[in-house]
Amino acid sequence: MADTVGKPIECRAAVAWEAKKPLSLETVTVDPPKAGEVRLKVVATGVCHTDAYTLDGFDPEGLFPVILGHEGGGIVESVGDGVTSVCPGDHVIPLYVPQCYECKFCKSPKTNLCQKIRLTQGKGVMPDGTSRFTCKGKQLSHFMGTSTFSEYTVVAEISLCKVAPEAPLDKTCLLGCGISTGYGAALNTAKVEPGSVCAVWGLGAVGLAVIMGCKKAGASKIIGVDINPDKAIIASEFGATDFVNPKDTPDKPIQQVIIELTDGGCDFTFECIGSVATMRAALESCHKGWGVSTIIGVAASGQEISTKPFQLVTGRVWKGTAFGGWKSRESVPKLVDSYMKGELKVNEFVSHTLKIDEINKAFDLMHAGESIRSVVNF
Ligand SMILES: NC(=O)C1=CN([C@@H]2O[C@H](COP(=O)(O)OP(=O)(O)OC[C@H]3O[C@@H](n4cnc5c(N)ncnc54)[C@H](OP(=O)(O)O)[C@@H]3O)[C@@H](O)[C@H]2O)C=CC1
Ligand SMILES: N[C@@H](CCC(=O)N[C@@H](CSC=O)C(=O)NCC(=O)O)C(=O)O
Ligand SMILES: [Zn+2]
Ligand SMILES: [Zn+2]
Repeated sequence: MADTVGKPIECRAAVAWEAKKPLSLETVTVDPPKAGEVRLKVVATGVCHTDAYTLDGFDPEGLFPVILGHEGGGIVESVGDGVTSVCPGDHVIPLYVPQCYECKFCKSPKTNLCQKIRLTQGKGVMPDGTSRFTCKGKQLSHFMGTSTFSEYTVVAEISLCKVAPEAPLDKTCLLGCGISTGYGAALNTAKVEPGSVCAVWGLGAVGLAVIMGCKKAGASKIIGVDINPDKAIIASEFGATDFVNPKDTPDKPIQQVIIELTDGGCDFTFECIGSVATMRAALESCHKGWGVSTIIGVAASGQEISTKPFQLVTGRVWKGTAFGGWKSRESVPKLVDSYMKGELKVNEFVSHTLKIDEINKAFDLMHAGESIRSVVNF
């Protein structure tokens, strides 16, 4: 048993003291897990656009000071009373969409959105209403129930899954959000069909994972859409058959470009940016009668989507997805196994590997369009 069990741990964490300011590397105190909770040592964490969106103050639920991060991989250090599904030493991935197996949502095959702890998660606290983090005498908020930008974090047992110990956590951490989300959006939410024509807006980790899912489903044409011309090559490596840069046709709406390229529009489109303008473009690029557009990008607080209702009257369908529709605890271990068998790309998403004291560089690279995913190691 580790000599830290039952005691507070002092460790390094990247703290967001306020919106729009770089993260600050601090020594924080992480209290022991209470009943139904698990404390883990975070080995590595990806940096997702949602972390940047929240740091920039765009999340209506955003709280400061906070420890961000939701794409982590770690090893269980200790468990609270009543925890049965993991034990110290287990390799685990934190899950911002939990799975309690008991709530109405978990019992329904129609959704993955377990609501057991959603209210407290949105308020930046553990299910008992308190935080496990303090720094300089101040309480810090948790983020998405995971807070992986800390060397140690505490999560609810239902927000954690055990994964194969031989899988490298500095890669499989990305299955905690971006890759699983995009891949599942194509396979679970849109249910892309063999031979279909697809278009994907925004070729970061999420968009590339959508392309990977469309390819897996047997799509015949997969159009990557991005304003960054550097994304064309990498998109083709993930399975895109075409690349369109809206900046190349400034006088033509992108929906018109896509409709002309596809004999009337796409069977499936995906928005992986978080812009309401591209959400509209993706919907309006769908084929009349049956095209399905799936929103994955998270738009800033106060933004609203719009289109002419006739777009829907004439058969286009607007959908959305969180965590790619995966029921998290049962699915993520299987995704890790698929990766280990070579059936799912993961390493290919890691464009940069950084140390924790370089974490702000991960945000800079993302904003400059230079990274796919930065993985930060502790
Ligand atoms: N629903 C869910 O469960 C989840 C949602 N998300 C959300 O998905 C979105 C994508 O996340 P992530 O892949 O990490 O983000 P990235 O920033 O890595 O990728 C976004 C991509 O979109 C490109 N882009 C920006 N504006 C446009 C535009 N107008 N037209 C075409 N391309 C554009 C960017 O180009 P450039 O390279 O030039 O910046 C970049 O390549 C975010 O909104 C994120 O919050 C993420 C995970 C889960
Ligand atoms: N807090 C925001 C919601 C942000 C959001 O949409 N989060 C996504 C995951 S984005 C991951 O990178 C999500 O799954 N949401 C499900 C949920 O229950 O929040 C807000 O207040 O709108
Ligand atoms: Zn994410
Ligand atoms: Zn549940």
